[in-house]
Amino acid sequence: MTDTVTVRVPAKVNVQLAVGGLRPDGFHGLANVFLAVGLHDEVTASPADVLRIGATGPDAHQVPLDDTNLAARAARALAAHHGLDAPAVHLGLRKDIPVAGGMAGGSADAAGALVACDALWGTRTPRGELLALCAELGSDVPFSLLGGAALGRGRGELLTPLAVGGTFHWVFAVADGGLSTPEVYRECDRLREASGTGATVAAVPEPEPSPALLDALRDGDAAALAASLAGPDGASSNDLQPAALSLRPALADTLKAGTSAGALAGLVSGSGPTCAFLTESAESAASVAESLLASGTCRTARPTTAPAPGATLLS
Ligand SMILES: C[C@](O)(CO)[C@H](O)COP(=O)(O)OP(=O)(O)OC[C@H]1O[C@@H](n2ccc(N)nc2=O)[C@H](O)[C@@H]1O
Ligand SMILES: Nc1ncnc2c1ncn2[C@@H]1O[C@H](COP(=O)(O)OP(=O)(O)OP(=O)(O)O)[C@@H](O)[C@H]1O
Repeated sequence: MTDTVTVRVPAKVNVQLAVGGLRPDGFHGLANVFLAVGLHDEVTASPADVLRIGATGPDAHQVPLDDTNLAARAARALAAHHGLDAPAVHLGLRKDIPVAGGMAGGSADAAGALVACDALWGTRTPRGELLALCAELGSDVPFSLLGGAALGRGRGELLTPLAVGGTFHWVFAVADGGLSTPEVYRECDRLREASGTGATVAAVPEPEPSPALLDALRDGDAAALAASLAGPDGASSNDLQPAALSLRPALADTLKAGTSAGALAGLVSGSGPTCAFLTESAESAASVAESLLASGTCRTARPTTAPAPGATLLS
């Protein structure tokens, strides 16, 4: 038995998010190309009398500290999986991933809590079982465990790792206030209905990954990846982008500010409202971040690199 265990878990950006029709179970089929990026949460697990959650960081006040916290749900799920009593553990969340920002912060904490509790309790859960627990906790959680880059099929939980041939330089423009993921999916359906195409599985083509985008990732080619992320007239590899823009029209100004500042391409990260900008170098990322901040169109701008490893034990 160890006394304290800390796990570091990355945020993600969806370099492609192709959204299929609304399934009868309330989810959408996806071709979801995940890329883990160098913004991290840390989850520290230590013994306690009952399950307790604490959170620190700039967005900590937005994190629920009750049973609805995804890290608490993860600890309970792992304990139940091993037939243990209710988990007696303190989970300390050091949050650096924006909350409700479309970067899978809660999912990162869930994956981190699973790995941390598994080490603390000495339960040695096989990787496949951990991934299955992740999928029960949320569609993004398996990728938070895996990291790197991966194609997510199904509702995003069925992962195939992808090769990445180099380091990509990104800037993340963090908005004031979050967006609710289910609301953004609902807005996507509403826009599809309103445009006359319909929103059901029968009406929307099966989502497929873009071969050019996968090649660009494999080759580590930032210019080619940029060409796959955004096109003329606001076209985006993220099918949720029109819905996020519809709910938060000011994001158009953020996207414009980043591309005017020299980013190769910009898109909304997942369900938003964080905007992601691909740049050609670390220097360019620093300068785009500075311009974004000066533009007043975001709360903060964070340069970083990708890919990043998945949930990693630090101690
Ligand atoms: C937008 C993304 O972050 C892109 O990676 C994910 O698709 C969202 O993943 P997540 O936050 O882990 O979402 P979940 O906790 O599994 O689901 C929350 C809600 O989002 C919607 N949802 C989620 C995933 C999916 N493939 N289709 C959906 O329609 C559903 O309304 C669902 O009830
Ligand atoms: N550990 C957690 N950290 C942050 N939010 C949490 C956590 N557990 C539960 N939540 C709840 O989940 C909501 C969504 O938070 P999260 O930061 O995961 O959003 P997100 O990054 O947009 O998710 P995704 O990109 O996976 O769709 C929050 O508003 C909060 O109420």
